[in-house]
Amino acid sequence: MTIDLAPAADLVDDAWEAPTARGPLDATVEVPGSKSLTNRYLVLAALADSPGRLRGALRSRDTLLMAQALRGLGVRVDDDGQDWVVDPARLRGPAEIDCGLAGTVMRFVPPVAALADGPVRFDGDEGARVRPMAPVLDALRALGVRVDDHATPGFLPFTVEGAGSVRGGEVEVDASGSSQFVSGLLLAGCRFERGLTLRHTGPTLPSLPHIEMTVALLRAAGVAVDDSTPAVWRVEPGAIAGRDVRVEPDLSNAAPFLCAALVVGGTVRVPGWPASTTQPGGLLPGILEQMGATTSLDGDVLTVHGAGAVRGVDLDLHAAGEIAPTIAALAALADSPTRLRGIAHLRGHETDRLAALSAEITRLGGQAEETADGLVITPRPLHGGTVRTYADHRMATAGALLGLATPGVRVQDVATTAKTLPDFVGMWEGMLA
Ligand SMILES: O=C(O)C1=C[C@@H](OP(=O)(O)O)[C@@H](O)[C@H](O)C1
Ligand SMILES: C=C(OP(=O)(O)O)C(=O)O
Repeated sequence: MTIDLAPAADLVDDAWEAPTARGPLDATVEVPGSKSLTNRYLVLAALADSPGRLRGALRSRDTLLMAQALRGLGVRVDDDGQDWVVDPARLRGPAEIDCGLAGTVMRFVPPVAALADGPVRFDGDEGARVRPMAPVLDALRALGVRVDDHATPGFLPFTVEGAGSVRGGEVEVDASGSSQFVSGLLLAGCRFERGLTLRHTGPTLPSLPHIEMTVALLRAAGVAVDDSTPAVWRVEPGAIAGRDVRVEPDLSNAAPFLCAALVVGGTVRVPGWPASTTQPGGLLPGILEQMGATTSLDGDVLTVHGAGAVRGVDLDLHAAGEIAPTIAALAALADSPTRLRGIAHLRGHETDRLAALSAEITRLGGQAEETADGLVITPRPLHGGTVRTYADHRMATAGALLGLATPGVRVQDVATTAKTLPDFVGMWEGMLA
């Protein structure tokens, strides 16, 4: 399959008709590799002291943009075969990096670019130019890197003036807007002369599992990381080992399929479910049980069974904001209200997700109000209509879920799912077949 690396389109006319379910589900859904793991493994492989291999890497817009970004810096990334092979090299500039709308590319690659021996210019989609970048750029400056963002301070586009090495040391970062500010700096930190000591200063810290994922992958590659003090991470200077790794399935991308079992009733199975994981999607079985599902893990197959009824919940999703759009759509189909808390930072995701979810649930006749840090969703009978997706893959999958139980729902620009799940439509229709 060819994946369009261009920005998502804004077409309402050729919207996809989201299928309604005809009867209880009985489906097994193979979910491709995790975006978050694939893009971390790629960065670590690019910074390693020997070649690396990724098995089960995700092939999607975000991961292809990451591969292309690293190639731009001189690294060989061969994604032709089943396995992706990465050959690290001396990082070079000048280079131009297209971040698309990928948070992982715009936050993980600048600290890598700082190690290159020339200027590296970053830009991305229109929607990427409003995603917060200042904490990363300010941290790089504090660590001795020159960054030019004078035209749009704190946002894309900007240039990292790579000087071949980074002094490193201690830095304070307010990561209340995104955990990716921390992850990006930690991933490259061991390649800084003094390593990195990063202290988070903000009032909240979203997506802690994603930071734990970063720490776990660094340690697995032989890097010494001390995370024994809450909100402080110390990465010792040293080498990263080139490794042969297998990427877990993307558990957040499994979410809409698993939720479908609750909405329609019946059973959805996802094979390859890890026994333990740092992916925030690992919280899904517990959340879905609260919302009325029964779940079981038999070997590596997660089974979710629903009776066609959904219970509303009061949930703090700050650890797993990524799955909030899916849970919000599920909540709009519940039999009682839901409150989602701890997700103010979703306003800086692919789009302002709190505004987008509120607007699109309301468009279909539902009720969803923004709060300071989340949403209150009061189920109402829904009707058909065209769900806007705002270039956001998870708005598209949320629209599909709403459409399962609501005839006449169309999803505008469903191709935006290519960001992390290019075959979403085929998989969704396959689940219903
Ligand atoms: O590090 C990562 O791979 C991610 C961290 C999270 O970002 P935020 O902390 O900005 O929510 C998550 O939402 C995103 O989809 C992926
Ligand atoms: C927030 C997300 O993506 P990104 O990595 O672009 O931040 C997401 O996939 O839900």
